[in-house]
Amino acid sequence: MLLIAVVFSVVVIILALGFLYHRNFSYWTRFKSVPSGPGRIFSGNFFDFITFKTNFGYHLKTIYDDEKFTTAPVVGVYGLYKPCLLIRDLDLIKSVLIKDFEYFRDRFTKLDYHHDPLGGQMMFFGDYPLWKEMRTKLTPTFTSGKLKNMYPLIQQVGENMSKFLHSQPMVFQTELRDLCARFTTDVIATTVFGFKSNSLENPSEDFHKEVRRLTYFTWHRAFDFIVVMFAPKLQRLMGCKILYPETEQFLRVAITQAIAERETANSGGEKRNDIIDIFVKLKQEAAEKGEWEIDKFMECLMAQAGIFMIGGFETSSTTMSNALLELAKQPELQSRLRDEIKEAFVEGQGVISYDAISKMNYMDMVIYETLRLYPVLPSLERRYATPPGKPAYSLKPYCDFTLPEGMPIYISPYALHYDEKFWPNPRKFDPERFSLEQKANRHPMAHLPFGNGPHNCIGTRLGMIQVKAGLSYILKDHYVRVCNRTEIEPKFEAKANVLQVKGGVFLEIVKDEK
Ligand code: HEM
Repeated sequence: MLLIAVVFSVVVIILALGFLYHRNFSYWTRFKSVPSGPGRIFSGNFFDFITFKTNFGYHLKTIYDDEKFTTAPVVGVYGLYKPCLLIRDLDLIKSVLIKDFEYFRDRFTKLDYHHDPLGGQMMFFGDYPLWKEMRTKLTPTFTSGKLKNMYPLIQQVGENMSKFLHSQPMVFQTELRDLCARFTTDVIATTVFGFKSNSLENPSEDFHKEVRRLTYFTWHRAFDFIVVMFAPKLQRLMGCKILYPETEQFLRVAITQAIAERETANSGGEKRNDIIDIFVKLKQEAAEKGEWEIDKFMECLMAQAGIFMIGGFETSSTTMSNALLELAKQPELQSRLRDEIKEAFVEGQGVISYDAISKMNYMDMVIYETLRLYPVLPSLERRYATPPGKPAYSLKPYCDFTLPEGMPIYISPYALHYDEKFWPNPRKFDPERFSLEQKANRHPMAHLPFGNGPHNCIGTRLGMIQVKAGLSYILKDHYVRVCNRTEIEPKFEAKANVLQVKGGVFLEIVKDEK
């Protein structure tokens, strides 16, 4: 009798799982106007990603590039178990990111505030209305005027870079991703955390170690990322966190101390013009208005410092080293850029001013083209939600489909940046694509290295300035060339969250005696 009951139960469970599997993975076949591929149990369309054969961005690109979908405005995909939508059409992308933002206000990736208080409040992961409040309070931090005031701090790190390179042999081989990461670490330390670090001279400094920790791969962390990306509701149950406990502790101590010290210094009229000064002002305003409990507000500021640390260091250093790789491969482009740099230094009598750096046209073209070929954040995502009192969002005239509540929406800058329709000969590094004429003839959504719309990268200007300053100080008296360790056609790291050249960028740095 017991045996029959066990067999019966097993059969019922198998049938129920089979039914759920069939119902879930036949979702898109019910909507004939949305093309899709079959999903696989447990991984949906992302088997290679969750088994670390490819990174998520690359995987999304292969779906975008699939010849079955070349004329499709949208493609139905399955993220692990959940139906999601990949948007291919540029006008529809514009609607999602900008025009109809009220329907796509949050990212799908989410961190639970109660379980992960710092991660959950970071602007990147926080939901409306917390996101809106933080975004509004912190947007003025990154205006051109504020960055101009902050620029001397970046210049100082540039001078350290120059000194460091001059202390090296006339010709030396090095891994550029690491060198550039040491530069951006020091920029973030001085602009966001309010203290000077010199990781160029001393790579074992505590701040550098803390920042590098964010890039370590561990299976535990990789698993956590998969949960928060695809099944955020399970985060609490699974105990997933985005920050290492050491990083969280570091942020709590560093920001509390920096604000306390600055409050004392500011009372004597001293200003440093960095983000800590802005945090001090925001804290004062919060206390005056009484809208926040101060301890809670402080925690929220720590969270924003954390996302500035994550967002500000690796994105920019990777972009710098990728630009140097492409410039080493095409010395004539490097010469043109170096002429522009040298002219700016001559104009500034040995220093490069904020105004001069802002005006460097060819530098802009080189960086935009680098970010086209190497979009550090290769995918963008949003979650659909119908605003109160509004009808559900129909994708007509693109296709006959109305978005269901909570559907994840993906956009693939990586795929768009390599689409021949917008970029002839897409694998070629050609900064001319960003000349005024060529830019004017292109759809703005074809190039999305900083995302777009109200959720775009808040640090775009700071990112651009630090990349420009870094390249200027490296190429001022030196040039780079390929060497026997250079990977000319690099592959991307499968395990990294950002798009990163596998194995690093090895180049030869040569002192220019001309
Ligand atoms: C080359 C440098 C950088 C690149 C390529 C980059 C790229 C991006 C991208 C693609 C997004 C997502 C945008 C979207 O979903 O539409 C983003 C968001 C963000 N980035 Fe950056 N970033 C860079 C530098 C920085 C810097 C320097 C900071 C701060 C110090 C920063 C802070 C942030 C934050 C806080 C967000 C979330 C914004 C929001 O959701 O409102 N980023 N970044």
